[in-house]
Amino acid sequence: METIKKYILKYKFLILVNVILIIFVSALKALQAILFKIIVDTSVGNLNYSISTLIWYSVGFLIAVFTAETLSKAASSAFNKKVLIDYKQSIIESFINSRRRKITSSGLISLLSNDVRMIESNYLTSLINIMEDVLLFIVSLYLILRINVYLTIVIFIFGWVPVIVPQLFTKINQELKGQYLKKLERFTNRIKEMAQGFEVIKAFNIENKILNMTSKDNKDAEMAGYKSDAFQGFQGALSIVSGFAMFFVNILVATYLVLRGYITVGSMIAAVQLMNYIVNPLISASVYGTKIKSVEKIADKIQKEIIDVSKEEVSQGDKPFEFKNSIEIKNLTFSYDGKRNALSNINIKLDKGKKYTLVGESGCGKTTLLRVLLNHITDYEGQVLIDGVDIREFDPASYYRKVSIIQQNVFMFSDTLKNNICLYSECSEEEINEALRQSGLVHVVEKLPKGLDTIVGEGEVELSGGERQRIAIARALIKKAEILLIDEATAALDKVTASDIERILINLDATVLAVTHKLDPEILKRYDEIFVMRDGEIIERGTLDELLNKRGYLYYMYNYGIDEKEEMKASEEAI
Ligand SMILES: Nc1ncnc2c1ncn2[C@@H]1O[C@H](COP(=O)(O)OP(=O)(O)OP(=O)(O)O)[C@@H](O)[C@H]1O
Repeated sequence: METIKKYILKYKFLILVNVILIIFVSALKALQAILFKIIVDTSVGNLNYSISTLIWYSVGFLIAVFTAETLSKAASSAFNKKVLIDYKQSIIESFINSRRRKITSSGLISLLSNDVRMIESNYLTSLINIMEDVLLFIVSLYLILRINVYLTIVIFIFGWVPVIVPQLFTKINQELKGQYLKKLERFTNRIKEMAQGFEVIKAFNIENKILNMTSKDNKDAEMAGYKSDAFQGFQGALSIVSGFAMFFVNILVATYLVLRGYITVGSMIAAVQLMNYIVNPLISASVYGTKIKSVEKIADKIQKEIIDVSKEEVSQGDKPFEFKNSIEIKNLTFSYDGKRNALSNINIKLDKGKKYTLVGESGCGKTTLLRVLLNHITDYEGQVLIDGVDIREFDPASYYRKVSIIQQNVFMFSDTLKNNICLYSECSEEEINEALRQSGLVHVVEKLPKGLDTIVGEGEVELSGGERQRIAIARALIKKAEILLIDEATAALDKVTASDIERILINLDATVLAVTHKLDPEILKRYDEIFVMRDGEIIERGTLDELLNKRGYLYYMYNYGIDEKEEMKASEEAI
């Protein structure tokens, strides 16, 4: 709740404007009761106002109510708008500033739409309504006290009944709402998956299975929503019935007081009206209380999982990045879950400008090692030193200016090819042309209808896997990356394209550490050193010839292939 509270307090002036307008609205509502009293008492001869005066009073009252209500709603909407813009922005900033992605894309979308909307309707609006209710309560209580003390005491005693009764069910209500949100998130995730996996679904003919799962999640979410709404309805009905019960008790007492001549008929009508303003806030206080509590859970989750995490991570190094000689990984051990090591006692040295490759079976820790070098994982044992400086000490902005990663899936923004290559940084025409030439993109650009200004990305001009890889290379070239990390970049490409891309990568003027799954000798022999990984450890190292002559694990993987069965056999024989 910390962040949302911070933004609420940021707009003190708007809060003040809201309070002033709410005071007007509340005073006017209470004034309506007094106006009733005057009109009724005039009608029965207790007061002496002319009809034209009463009409003027009424018209004046209506104009005042209209103005105050309109301004008050506009002020509360303005307050909500300001707080929500800041809050959403802080979530987006925390997400983008995290080292590691802690939330799925659909989780983030659901959070910024469903959860934030819930915070608006259940928290911010409730706060404004509570303020209005409290003021109305105070003014009405004062007026009703002036009408009759005994009546006030009775209202006070019985007024609590409709407040206490629904409170008994608050916990169940919260639980049902929590379940609803969970199921809604699952449904949103499923829809996202369905859209993203469209081709896989078609290719494997699993439309019906996916439809069944989606339909189940849809029904589950709506069912959970229905249960939550129905229970809230039950809770609301209880409030209403207990409110009515209390109303009858009070009106009977008021009637008794009129009959005994303690109050006028006009005062009784005013008292009935004021009674609502005293009891309704008591009832809605519990409803707002429930709403606010249900939101606290959501806001705390957002705080803990996104905002606080990125704040902790922001405390990073501040040294400007420099790389002259070598990267040394010393006794590196890391575990994701604290139980099984994804990396165990890794010791390697990468000299500037040389090309290295990591090979090993699936799940042996290759990507994890790249994540460490990317500074995305920092909570490991051991050290990664660049010219003797721990990489965690470098200022991240300065570090990422010189380090680049190329992955199998190259993400494309729905924007021009130029912006996709320069990634929204300034880059000169010469730089772009040179990058296009080196990455083999010149012909690709020539083929596009508007050249570099062609919009590419999902739903636009779609590029092939190889073309995307070339764009990733062009990005690294524009950036003049000194360290290039490559994670199975060519795994999905045909042999000719893969070999061409690998050739470009190997000739780049950067220190390259490339993960590869393919044991293609034509590719492997180009690297200065091959690191062979198994179960998080580096078990062999050397050039391709050295490793093949050694007849160790790589030799066996190479001869038996790297598919699962063969892999098992190879590894057993190698030991
Ligand atoms: N975010 C994560 N949380 C928990 N465990 C993880 C996470 N990422 C990877 N792992 C585990 O760590 C181990 C090493 O994974 P890693 O992705 O580094 O392997 P890899 O060699 O790159 O595999 P592949 O070739 O299939 O990409 C695996 O057992 C994997 O299940």
